[in-house]
Amino acid sequence: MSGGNMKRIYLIGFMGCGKSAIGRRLSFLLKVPFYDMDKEIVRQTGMTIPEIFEKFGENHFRDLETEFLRNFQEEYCIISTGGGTTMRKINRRIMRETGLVLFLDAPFKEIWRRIHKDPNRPIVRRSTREEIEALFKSRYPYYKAAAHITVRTEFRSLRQITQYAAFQVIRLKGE
Ligand SMILES: Nc1ncnc2c1ncn2[C@@H]1O[C@H](COP(=O)(O)OP(=O)(O)O)[C@@H](O)[C@H]1O
Ligand SMILES: O=C(O)C1=C[C@@H](OP(=O)(O)O)[C@@H](O)[C@H](O)C1
Ligand SMILES: [Mg+2]
Repeated sequence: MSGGNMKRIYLIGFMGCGKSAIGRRLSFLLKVPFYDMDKEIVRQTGMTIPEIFEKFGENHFRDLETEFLRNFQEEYCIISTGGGTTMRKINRRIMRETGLVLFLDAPFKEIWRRIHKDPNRPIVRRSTREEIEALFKSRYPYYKAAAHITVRTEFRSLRQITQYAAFQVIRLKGE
């Protein structure tokens, strides 16, 4: 496998694609520690994600994401990113240089079903379905380009996706 070292595993993709849920399960299966970037930011700031967006704005939240990636020290771990993390070039670079990047590719219809009622995602709260679909389409190429591996998740259970992701990780590390 060319480029980067393979110590960390980053899960990327749109809101609701399963990054947090798969990350936790993959961590059990591979026996490496799990970190959810959103949860780490909530813990470090003592504020919820909607509160950070309301009080300091989205740009500040983006800075906190980059700060997390720059400062995080743990070598062997699984990190679930937020849906917007992959949009910054510096974040893509850090992820690819420090680990293996897995894109969880889910269809928009399914994603919308999962996220549209969730009050903890401020971007969903303030937008229409059409706006979120446009965001999904605009972000898609960035996920594809940043990923070492794309995992198609449609019609697969969390358990099946976790097993498939683990298999791909082990295969690539062995190359
Ligand atoms: N393949 C799947 N099958 C069933 N439920 C899923 C699947 N992927 C994600 N979910 C569920 O969808 C919701 C959103 O997933 P989550 O892991 O929070 O997404 P993300 O962290 O990418 O925003 C959670 O309730 C999760 O359990
Ligand atoms: O897509 C985004 O811009 C965001 C995704 C969220 O994470 P999930 O992808 O885990 O929902 C969270 O970081 C924040 O609400 C912003
Ligand atoms: Mg998440």
